[in-house]
Amino acid sequence: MSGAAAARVLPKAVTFVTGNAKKLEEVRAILGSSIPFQSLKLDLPELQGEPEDISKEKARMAASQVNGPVLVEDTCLCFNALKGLPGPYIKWFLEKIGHEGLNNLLLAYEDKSAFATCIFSLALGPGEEPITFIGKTAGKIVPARGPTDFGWDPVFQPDGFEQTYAEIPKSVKNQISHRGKALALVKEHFAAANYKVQNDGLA
Ligand SMILES: O=c1nc[nH]c2c1ncn2[C@H]1C[C@H](O)[C@@H](COP(=O)(O)OP(=O)(O)OP(=O)(O)O)O1
Ligand SMILES: [Mg+2]
Repeated sequence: MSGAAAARVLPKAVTFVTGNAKKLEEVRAILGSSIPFQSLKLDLPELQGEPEDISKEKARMAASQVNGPVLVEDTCLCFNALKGLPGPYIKWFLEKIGHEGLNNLLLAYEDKSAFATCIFSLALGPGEEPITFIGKTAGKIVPARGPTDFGWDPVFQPDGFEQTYAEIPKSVKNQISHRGKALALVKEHFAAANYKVQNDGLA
């Protein structure tokens, strides 16, 4: 044997599993054709725990359902004044109390700073230990401004911007966002790992 390790052969292209169409839209825009992937709309359980563990467990469940390589992500919105809450529970907070409620949570505090994290997990197959990729963007919570078609975008204003995520052009959000940063690491990993897909992924 000599030279670089042989590329790992995957039985099919990686499946990005999410129940969220807006996430998928961003992932498509950011990855372009850099990584061959397909997508599957599945509502995976909303787990509890530490964000990285949640993402990894999501990948394990997705890999066993898909029976192949999967990519999933879990997104958190963390308020510094609340020691990182709502964090992974932002989905329920948003659903129950909305943009105004999220602002009201911080009324008692001067510190409106927050950060968004996106933790991607790649599981190459069922029973395989997932690899994680974390992207983080700091900002602050503000009264809602801009289009309301994606989650908490209208109330998150990233540092260095006068606009909320919702007001910033998509292409710019994708360059500076929690998701964009995490996917840059995913891309690096794929470039280095040089996975090969059996039968061009048509299996
Ligand atoms: O860039 C974003 N800008 C604004 N809102 C966002 C963003 N990214 C996720 N979100 C929302 C969706 C959900 O309310 C919560 C994360 O929960 P999370 O479990 O990761 O997402 P989900 O359940 O909608 O989709 P999935 O099937 O991939 O789990 O934050
Ligand atoms: Mg979810």
